[in-house]
Amino acid sequence: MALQEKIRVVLLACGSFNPITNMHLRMFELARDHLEDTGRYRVVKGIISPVGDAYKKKGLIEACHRVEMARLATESSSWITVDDWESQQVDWVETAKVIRHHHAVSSAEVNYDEVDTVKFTKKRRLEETKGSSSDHNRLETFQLKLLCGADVLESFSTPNLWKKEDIAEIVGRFGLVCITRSGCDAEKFVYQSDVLHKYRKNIHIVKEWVTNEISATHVRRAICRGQSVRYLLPEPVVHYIQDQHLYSAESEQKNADVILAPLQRYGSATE
Ligand SMILES: Nc1ncnc2c1ncn2[C@@H]1O[C@H](COP(=O)(O)OP(=O)(O)OP(=O)(O)O)[C@@H](O)[C@H]1O
Ligand SMILES: NC(=O)c1ccc[n+]([C@@H]2O[C@H](COP(=O)(O)O)[C@@H](O)[C@H]2O)c1
Ligand SMILES: [Zn+2]
Repeated sequence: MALQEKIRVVLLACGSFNPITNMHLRMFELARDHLEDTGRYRVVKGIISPVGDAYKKKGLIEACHRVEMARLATESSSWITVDDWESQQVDWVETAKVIRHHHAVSSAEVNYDEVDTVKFTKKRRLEETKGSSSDHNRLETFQLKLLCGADVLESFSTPNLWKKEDIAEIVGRFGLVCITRSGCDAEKFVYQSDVLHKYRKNIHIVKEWVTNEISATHVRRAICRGQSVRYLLPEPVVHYIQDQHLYSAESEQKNADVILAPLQRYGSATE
């Protein structure tokens, strides 16, 4: 008989968060509902990891501000957190490496902090000794999954942006939760990719029925034009942007003549 205990899941979202929007926070809520609805998972934590300045995306303001805005945005959440490890690295860090880092940190937390996990681990050992479990997945106590929008999934096919082995590791070893975004057909994209199709059981596509077009690009544009962004962003983030005078025509020109870090790294490699 298979064990019935749920798999604990930590969701990790990597991105610019320039600035964090209500939609970024909604992604976590949508993903948690979807995973928990399956009856197989319990989502215990969400982590927002703003990318470092070395990513060199056009218009990317300093990580200290993006991290602070994410902190303000998540103050009201009991389970979504912000982690600045990635943003503090001098060089841009591949997402697979960021996932490995958080997998190591979170598995230590989940395994040592929670009493019922200890009980479960003991029970699992007992079941294993008895040789009674046939369902391999049910033996996992903890998983860390990458949470992203469908545009990031579709960016997997952009030349020189992602290493093939990183994609295979992300979907094969960890797993992906992908929120649909208008203009993207995530299901079709998975179907058309051999590696994604191979690991399709590790890819959860979450349909957002209340379609929401909020994007950080739209928010920055509105701010630059002096328009209101209230109710698109958490209120403390709106105030922080006003107080710190963030986002202007000038900041939008940051990195305008620089190549995005992954394109620089993989594009220059001779294969
Ligand atoms: N409206 C949305 N629907 C689904 N996913 C979203 C949405 N907005 C952002 N995301 C996801 O949030 C993560 C972080 O994205 P990012 O920081 O690039 O935000 P963004 O709004 O897409 O910003 P930008 O416009 O600067 O690209 C990515 O995985 C992205 O796909
Ligand atoms: N090869 C890679 O690991 C790779 C390539 C492109 C983007 N990314 C990540 O995806 C996220 C994309 O963010 P944006 O959608 O804001 O560009 C960032 O966290 C970035 O570091 C990773
Ligand atoms: Zn984006």
